[in-house]
Amino acid sequence: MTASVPAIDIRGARLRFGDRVLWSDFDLTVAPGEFVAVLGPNGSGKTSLLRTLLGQYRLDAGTISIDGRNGTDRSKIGYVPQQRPHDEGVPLRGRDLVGMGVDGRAWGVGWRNRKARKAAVDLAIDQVDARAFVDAPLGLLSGGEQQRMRVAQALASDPVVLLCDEPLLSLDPANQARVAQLIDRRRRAAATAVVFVTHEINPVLPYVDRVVYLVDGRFRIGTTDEVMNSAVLSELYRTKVDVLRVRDRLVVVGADEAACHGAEAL
Ligand SMILES: Nc1ncnc2c1ncn2[C@@H]1O[C@H](COP(=O)(O)OP(=O)(O)OP(=O)(O)O)[C@@H](O)[C@H]1O
Repeated sequence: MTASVPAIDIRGARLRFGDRVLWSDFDLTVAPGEFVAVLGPNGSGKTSLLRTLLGQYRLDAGTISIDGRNGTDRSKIGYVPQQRPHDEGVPLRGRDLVGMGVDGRAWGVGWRNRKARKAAVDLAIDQVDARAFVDAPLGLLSGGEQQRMRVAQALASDPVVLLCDEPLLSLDPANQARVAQLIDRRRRAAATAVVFVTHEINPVLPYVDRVVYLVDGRFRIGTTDEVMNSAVLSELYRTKVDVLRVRDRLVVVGADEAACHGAEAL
């Protein structure tokens, strides 16, 4: 049996802005279908990691390959940005947004077959269960519905890798759960690797295979149990941190900054 080609392979990576090194000697291999959560305090470099994968930031050292090929490859990556409301005056419908995701993939080629384009749009819409509101103006949709449209847009290009930058921010718990569930369903159905930046691990806790936790240039990568424990977080934060499991949630106690990073803090 041959091992599958990694969806993402980052080796010996270093990212630096001026004198500030965000991370170095960073190795991360993400398998097809794997769900990786990226956690850490404000400014620890989570978004910069996504931007590097998107090809917007250039590594100072090391390499990245996507789907077995050297370098980043935007055509194989779907990107879900932070939730922010669409302007009510924008005359776009959800279907138009998803269509833009489909056209992005076919850039330079063009959809000769309108039927195939429509099928790709409909498939992405179905993947986020959005038929009921896909023809309404985007500005009139709820935050959760808008975010589902953004997930559909990112999935429309049938990506190998799905990068999500705090897609649950400002959604209520029910919508957080819904969006997280839809992303999980897709990665299972299509073996799409997911890299999911989040301040709050609990909504994705059932789905996370591994955690990347960044703090001030230090990082730890491993399963949730390997990373989200008192010893590891105390070492990363260089202060006493306790991680408790309360029912099916993780609660981080003792690091002031932890209030808004990996889990709820007391
Ligand atoms: N293009 C850039 N030029 C210079 N510094 C940058 C640039 N992009 C990001 N930074 C700096 O790198 C650090 C990490 O930023 P980044 O946005 O990756 O953090 P983050 O962990 O995503 O934070 P947050 O949780 O607040 O979104 C910050 O101090 C930021 O100011």
